[in-house]
Amino acid sequence: MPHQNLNTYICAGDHPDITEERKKATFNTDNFAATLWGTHEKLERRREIAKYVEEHPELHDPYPTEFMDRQESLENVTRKTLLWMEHAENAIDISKQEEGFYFGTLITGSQGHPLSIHLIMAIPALMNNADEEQLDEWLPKAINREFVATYSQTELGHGTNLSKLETTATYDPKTEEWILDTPTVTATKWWPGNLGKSANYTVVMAQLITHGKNYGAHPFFVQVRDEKTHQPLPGVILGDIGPKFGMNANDNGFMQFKKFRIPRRTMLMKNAQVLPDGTYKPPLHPKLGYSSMIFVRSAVVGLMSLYLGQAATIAIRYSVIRRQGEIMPNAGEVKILDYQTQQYRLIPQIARAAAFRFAGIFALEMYNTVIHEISKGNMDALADLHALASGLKAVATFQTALGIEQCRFACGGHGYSLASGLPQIYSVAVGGCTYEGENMVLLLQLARYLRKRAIEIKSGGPKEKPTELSEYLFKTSAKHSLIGTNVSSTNFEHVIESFEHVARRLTLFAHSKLEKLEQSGMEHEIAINQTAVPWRRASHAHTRVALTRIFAHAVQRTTDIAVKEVLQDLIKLYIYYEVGECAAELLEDGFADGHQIEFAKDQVLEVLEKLRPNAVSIVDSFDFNDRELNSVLGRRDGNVYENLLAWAKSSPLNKHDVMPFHHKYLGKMMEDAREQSKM
Ligand SMILES: CCCCC/C=C\C/C=C\C/C=C\C/C=C\C/C=C\C=C\C(=O)SCCNC(=O)CCNC(=O)[C@H](O)C(C)(C)COP(=O)(O)OP(=O)(O)OC[C@H]1O[C@@H](n2cnc3c(N)ncnc32)[C@H](O)[C@@H]1OP(=O)(O)O
Ligand SMILES: Cc1cc2nc3c(=O)[nH]c(=O)nc-3n(C[C@H](O)[C@H](O)[C@H](O)COP(=O)(O)OP(=O)(O)OC[C@H]3O[C@@H](n4cnc5c(N)ncnc54)[C@H](O)[C@@H]3O)c2cc1C
Repeated sequence: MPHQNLNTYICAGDHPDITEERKKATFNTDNFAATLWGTHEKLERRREIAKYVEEHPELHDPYPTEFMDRQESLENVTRKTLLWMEHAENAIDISKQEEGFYFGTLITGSQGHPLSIHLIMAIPALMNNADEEQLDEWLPKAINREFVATYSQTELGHGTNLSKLETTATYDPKTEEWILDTPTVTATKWWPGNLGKSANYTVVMAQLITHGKNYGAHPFFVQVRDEKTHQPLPGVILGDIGPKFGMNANDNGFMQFKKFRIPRRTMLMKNAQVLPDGTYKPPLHPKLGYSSMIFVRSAVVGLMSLYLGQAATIAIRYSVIRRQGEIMPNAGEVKILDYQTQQYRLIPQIARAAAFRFAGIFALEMYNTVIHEISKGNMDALADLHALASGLKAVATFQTALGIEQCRFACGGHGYSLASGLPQIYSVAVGGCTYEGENMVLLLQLARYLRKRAIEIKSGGPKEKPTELSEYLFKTSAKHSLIGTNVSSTNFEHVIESFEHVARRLTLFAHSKLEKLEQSGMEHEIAINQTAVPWRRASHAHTRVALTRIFAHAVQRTTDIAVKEVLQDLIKLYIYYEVGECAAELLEDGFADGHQIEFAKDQVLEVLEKLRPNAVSIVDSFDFNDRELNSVLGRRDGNVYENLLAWAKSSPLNKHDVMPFHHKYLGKMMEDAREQSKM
């Protein structure tokens, strides 16, 4: 097997078709990349880190991971994870999270690694839930990787409904211990990343029972394997849950406790406490224990921008070297990106990736601000953060999954091959629709927030100063949408105001439906369920407003004129494409008319044509390198065909011209048939 990354097989200079595209750019790709990644310095650091990885072959895969079985994958990624940590001091500034994340991604790839949940969830969960003494004891060890931890919440029988988790932690004041127990099969912990084989410690969410009373799910920090032998401790049963749709380099696990005793102070006591005599002290806010979930939900929005941006990069680069069919008879085969349908499929994905990039930054900044306020005892903004992170996570993951599939379809047959990298990106990204709060459930959480705003609107106004992204709910709309009446290529305020109208109307509509059901005598909870679909629509509409407002602010702040122009084209595409997405909702109360929807559709086609010459340069500006993309179709140099052939030749099946079992089955079948026909 060649000791090469699959993207570096054959490099014979850039494909002329892709070079031709790059020459058409109306802006400087480095300036655009710096806008997306923060600053020129940050961009330069990315490139230095990528160069470092290229120059160290021990950080590469011995052969394409697509050809590895699961055990090989786990071993390969575990080996590389250790090297990631060893090389970190030389390659990156370890105090900068984004450098660590990028360096790790370049080395470990996208399918998970043994420290995934340790870094993403276990450390944030300790930081949000451990008291100072506990933090002093565990955090340095966690950062130093003296143990590998994970986050065990979901069970076989319950994931969403945390109140019905079945794992129990019963306090025994005589020994000052907790007794962890898995009372039923459905109480088995199921899914925690890295729990199967890699982790030896875990945060466990369990029903806290003291003096016979159940106080609900609380976090505990539990050692589950021996630190020397790595065997599961007596009283703990552990295993891997088996292959999944994606992320198969991650050992998602299962776990059962058999009356397993742990010390009182393994309960994470920053928020709630249990005293030695078993007295329970409640937290300042009942949902403080859920903050690490909000962290990941916020981070996932930015992560989706990466996945969608990568898929769009692959599909757009491929679409300018792939020639298929003619537009003008006998004028020669065209690049498939010249088809309007191909542009309509692909270029909106770039616009969405940009929107999620800015929303991801916004969500994490808001998370940090709110957590800082909480540390000072101010819980006011927790509900706003939970609502926004829930909506953004749900919409970004869903649209990313759909968008990546569009990119894959748009690559025709080659998109179906793992050599394209697209199935791998899809299988990882689509997991985001489920993990960290199933999307529909999160939209319904946002709906709870909108319901409260609806009640406030009905009773005259907000109880407290609304957030920047929810104050529109308290305003009144114009009588008719202004879409198409105030045409300016840079100001979309009138379109965003139309989205605000839709979100406000759908919120009030769901609320009035709910009220009517309740007035007819229906119980509140039943009426909530009977109005869940309208509430989901309202949540989606509210999130659309947030995404467009955040995107518009980011474009306004851009200083490079040429980059700003492209961003204005992208936001125009994003916004008018969204008009198409919510056309029914704009039309159904007569707020907009058919001409306005038609106008928006024309704007989409017009701006697609304008963006077409810049398409390759825009995806180049995402600055993904070939190692990250892991795609033969998305190679920066465009040399796709010879490398597809080289990739196929490196398949283990092609080690043999004749399969060792050939003569036992097919060979014998044909020989027998030939013999028989002679008789
Ligand atoms: C080197 C450094 C690395 C850095 C890394 C950087 C980036 C990494 C980026 C991304 C991650 C990458 C990859 C991820 C890969 C793989 C996945 C990894 C991990 C996955 C982990 C998990 O999935 S963990 C399990 C997650 N599980 C869930 O999310 C369960 C979902 N369920 C719930 O959240 C809740 O049960 C519920 C919200 C659905 C309902 O809860 P319940 O208690 O029943 O509440 P109610 O509905 O009754 O509501 C009560 C009130 O509480 C409010 N509320 C609910 N949740 C919260 C919250 N989190 N915060 C604040 N408030 C909350 C709710 O609004 C109600 O309020 P009101 O009564 O006022 O309306
Ligand atoms: C790749 C991956 C990694 C994961 N990693 C971890 C991990 O590290 N740690 C961990 O603890 N867990 C992890 N999970 C589990 C994950 O958090 C849960 O799968 C998720 O929270 C959804 O819960 P569930 O599977 O019970 O789905 P369910 O809640 O059973 O959902 C099934 C369906 O029911 C619907 N539904 C459920 N409740 C409601 C409701 N109240 N109203 C309306 N509809 C509802 C949902 O919308 C969905 O359509 C992971 C999952 C995946 C896929």
